[in-house]
Amino acid sequence: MSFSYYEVAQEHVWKGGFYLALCVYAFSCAQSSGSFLTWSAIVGVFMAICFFQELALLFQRRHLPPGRYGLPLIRELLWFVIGNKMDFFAERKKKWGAIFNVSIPFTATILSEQEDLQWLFQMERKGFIKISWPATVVATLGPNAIANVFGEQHRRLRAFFQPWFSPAFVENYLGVIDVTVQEELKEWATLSSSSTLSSDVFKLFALRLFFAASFGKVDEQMLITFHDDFKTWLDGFISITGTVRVPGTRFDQAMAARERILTTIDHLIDQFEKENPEGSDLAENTVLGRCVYASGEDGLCPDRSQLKDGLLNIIFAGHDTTTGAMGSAIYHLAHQSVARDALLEEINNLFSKSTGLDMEKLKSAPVLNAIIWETMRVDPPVLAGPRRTEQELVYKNFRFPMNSLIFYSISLAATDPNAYEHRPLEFDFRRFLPKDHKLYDPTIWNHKESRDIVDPAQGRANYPIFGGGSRICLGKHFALLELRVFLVRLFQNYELSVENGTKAWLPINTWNVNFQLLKKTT
Ligand code: HEM
Repeated sequence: MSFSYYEVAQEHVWKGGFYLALCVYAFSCAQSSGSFLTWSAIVGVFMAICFFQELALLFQRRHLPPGRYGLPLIRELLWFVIGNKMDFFAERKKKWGAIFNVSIPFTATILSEQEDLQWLFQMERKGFIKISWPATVVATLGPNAIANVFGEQHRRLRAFFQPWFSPAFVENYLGVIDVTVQEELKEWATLSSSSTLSSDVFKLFALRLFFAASFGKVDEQMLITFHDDFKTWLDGFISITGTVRVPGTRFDQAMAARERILTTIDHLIDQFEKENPEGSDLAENTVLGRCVYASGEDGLCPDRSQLKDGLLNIIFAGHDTTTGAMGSAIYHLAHQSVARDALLEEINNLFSKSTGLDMEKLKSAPVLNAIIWETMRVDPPVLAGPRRTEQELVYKNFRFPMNSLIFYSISLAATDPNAYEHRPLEFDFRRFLPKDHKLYDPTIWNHKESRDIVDPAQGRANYPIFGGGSRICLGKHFALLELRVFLVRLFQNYELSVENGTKAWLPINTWNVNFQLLKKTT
């Protein structure tokens, strides 16, 4: 019997004993009152159910991952809701080890270390584990969304979209992203002169960037309507009516917004086709141009409804994530003067204000990239990935019955002290500097090789910010391009002052900041 099981068993023995005692007491009260149709009898029956449940759990959990079960009905929900979400998981990891169960109130297993994530990604490739979104998310994303399809259909859909987000192809978006970023910053600086901006502006900005890269231009009126619909659509992800469309509920409104969004996308595709024939510049160099005119494997292309669901999924996946990363980056840079000064020096040395940006320099700028990697390591925009077992699996002596819910924890893996020995929870961009950089500090890595093992650019499971395996982020290179251009143009041309920052854990992990931009005079 392992230590973990002993701890788990203790919980059920204590609680079982307590429920049994209450059950006996409640029935004896009912008996002395001479009637079994009393409140004490009802409590007695409830306590008997709780007792038998504890007894069953005592045996069932023999080979399940350890963890607390909490109170009847609500389980650990209370602790999860009132406390700091990250501490909730970190404390349980400390107590139970790298693989543990939480009950909030549904029970899920958390995998938190590199090798466990690797195992999960392998099982997913073999089809033993599948992505598992709540039913409301499945419905709002749509039946043909990349995140909703599996196996061969998923592989084909990804294969179709992937080329337009490949490292080589995203270079085509550099020009339009650069222009859009510069115009946006100019606008923010004008607005900043009269009031402080909240990082909410990043949301519209992230959409604008995507539309600019997708269509080569942005229709402002359409963008604002789209942004409002998009917000209503996102709100439907969490709804008390589930997937039942009760008029006026969040889910109902979200589905109505989804229909409007798909109509808009339909209209945009028609218009794009009319204005940009095959072979034209925008047909060749935009996401939409490639999607509309390209063919997938064996000449097969997604039909219009697959294309629309695919695009909506891509917009969704890249929206709050990019927004979150921008908010967290400016928060950390406002508080880390060494990082900020090093970034300024690097930008001044590498990039000119008056010419376009060079992709190779953006990709290899050591401080810029170290800051981006470290920002997302301490504040991963996506905290975890949900999965479900398709069959019973056994891993590290733990049994995962069929249909078990598993989350691979990006935040715990990215702050795992085994991989990140030096102050794993703190922001220190020097961690990711190349060894020959003047600010590189060898004491950050206990072993000489550790820096090579943890290489964010490789996207290994020790830096799982963009997920891993067959569902690794499709837009990783696009997101990195956006972040690099944003930070270079911001610090090159403006003084940034961040007034305060509040941490938002869910649904997306970010720092919400209030900030002002002041145009540099030199
Ligand atoms: C900093 C920004 C971003 C982060 C941190 C991020 C992170 C992630 C993560 C962790 C996953 C895997 C989810 C899972 O395993 O369940 C994922 C999937 C995905 N991402 Fe991103 N993402 C970012 C930006 C983007 C952008 C800009 C796009 C599109 C332009 C995008 C498109 C996608 C898509 C389509 C998927 C689903 C892939 C599939 O299911 O096969 N992401 N992303």
